[in-house]
Amino acid sequence: MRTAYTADQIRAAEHALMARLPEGTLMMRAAAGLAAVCATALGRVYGSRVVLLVGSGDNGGDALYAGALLARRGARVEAVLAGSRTHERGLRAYLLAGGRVAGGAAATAVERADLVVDGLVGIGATGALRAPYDELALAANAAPALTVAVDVPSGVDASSGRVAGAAVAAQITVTMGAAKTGLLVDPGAARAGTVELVDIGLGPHLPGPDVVALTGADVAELLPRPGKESDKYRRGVVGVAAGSDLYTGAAVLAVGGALRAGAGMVRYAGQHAPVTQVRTHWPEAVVTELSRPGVEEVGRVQAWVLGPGLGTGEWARELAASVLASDVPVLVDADALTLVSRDPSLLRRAAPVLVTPHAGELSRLTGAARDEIEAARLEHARAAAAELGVTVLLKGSTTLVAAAGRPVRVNATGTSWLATGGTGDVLAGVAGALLAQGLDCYDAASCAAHLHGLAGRIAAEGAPLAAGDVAAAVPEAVRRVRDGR
Ligand SMILES: NC(=O)C1=CN([C@@H]2O[C@H](COP(=O)(O)OP(=O)(O)OC[C@H]3O[C@@H](n4cnc5c(N)ncnc54)[C@H](OP(=O)(O)O)[C@@H]3O)[C@@H](O)[C@H]2O)[C@@H](O)CC1
Ligand SMILES: [K+]
Repeated sequence: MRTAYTADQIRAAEHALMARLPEGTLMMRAAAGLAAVCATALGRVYGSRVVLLVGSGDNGGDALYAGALLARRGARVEAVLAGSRTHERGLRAYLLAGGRVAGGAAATAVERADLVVDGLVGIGATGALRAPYDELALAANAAPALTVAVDVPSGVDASSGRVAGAAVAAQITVTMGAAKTGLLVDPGAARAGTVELVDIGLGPHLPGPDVVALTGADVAELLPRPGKESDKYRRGVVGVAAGSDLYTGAAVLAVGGALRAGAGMVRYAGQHAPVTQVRTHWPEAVVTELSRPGVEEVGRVQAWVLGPGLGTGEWARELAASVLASDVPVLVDADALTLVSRDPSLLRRAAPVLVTPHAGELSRLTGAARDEIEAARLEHARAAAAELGVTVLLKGSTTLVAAAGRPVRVNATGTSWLATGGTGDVLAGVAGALLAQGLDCYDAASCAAHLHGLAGRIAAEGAPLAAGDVAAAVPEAVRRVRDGR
């Protein structure tokens, strides 16, 4: 499991560790790790052109000490001193090692560099980058050089991933002691590039993580495995209440996702047109054509998937109320999210609820503006889980899973090819099947996001995909996770 922490958590751990060590030890460790990553990225250090963007704090100090190490190995290092002051000892060490301070236009130095080290600000930053840091960040982004960010890309809030103005877009981020939350959560994660962790001995002093990202091995551990005694009922029956005479495809895709994700059986319940479609596509599903909007006669299930393509009229509302009146976990997606945002009392039930909104749907649920949610995804996912008393899977380039009292789980297996119609319906089916197999909402949501993202990559292989391809690739995603590929 990858773990990440807020700036406050890191600072507290650093204080505890620093109290036991001679002054400057941590920065030396940090700088040595940073210089090693830079050297590897450069390939040949001798004669290479390195530009350090140096802010006024210890983040700049890290950059200067690393610059000194690179200068000693023959790199031509220039430092742009951007702050009102500069880390004194770091600067002294840097100058002694033969590093130079850039004179004239900083942008020119940056343009000619092979490698830019962003040491403007780290976990001590507050708010949007001020001048001249913002212009330097933009200059680094425009330059052809490789950019290595120190601790976090400057302009990315370390504790949330928020980007309030200009921000460095790094190819590599060398993070000290432990990853910061903002490196895993978008929009920050998209600026971090590859994250390299430098161990400075912080481990024993760290509290429980703020956010975590499951690896394939974690998912393999969590996924249910059919035992010898399993029959289709014991493996879990998932009910799908999705699709309508107007939108039939959503029903087909949600059932497809559920069938591929290991449920013992899938029961589909809906109107005439989607029933016909589901029967045609999935002879494996047990199908009930509803004569009225209620699922009481459908037969026992262990979890429901509710909402994709359901519509938002009276028929859909009554069907949603009937599903939510059941005593099993319910995944609420798409149109059902609109229905419950109109009538939040529908979410008051004893059995668990997993909601799977994108930012727009979450905005309808909570009343927060969509842009605000996009900018601060972590805060909004967390707040919605606490306020609504449900598990929230917030879709996006990094999908978040939030549940009260648990660290937020981040999923980064996805690909931008997944941003196409119907993939959400497949995800709902996959997560519903995992719920029916006994995973709780938090685990079902995070495993489903992982598998769905991986299935998207398998299906896409660098080319456009259709949602049905993603459902078809889910078994291969499970196989890869189980085989440790
Ligand atoms: N502690 C440790 O043991 C270790 C720490 N380590 C390293 O130290 C880093 C933290 O260092 P830090 O605390 O000095 O803060 P840091 O991020 O360099 O910047 C603070 C200064 O920036 C400024 N500033 C703030 N906001 C701004 C803005 N929006 N726009 C522009 N300027 C802004 C403001 O300065 P001012 O403007 O007031 O002059 C403020 O004082 C950490 O990320 C890691 O790299 C490692 O070596 C491992 C050991
Ligand atoms: K930085």
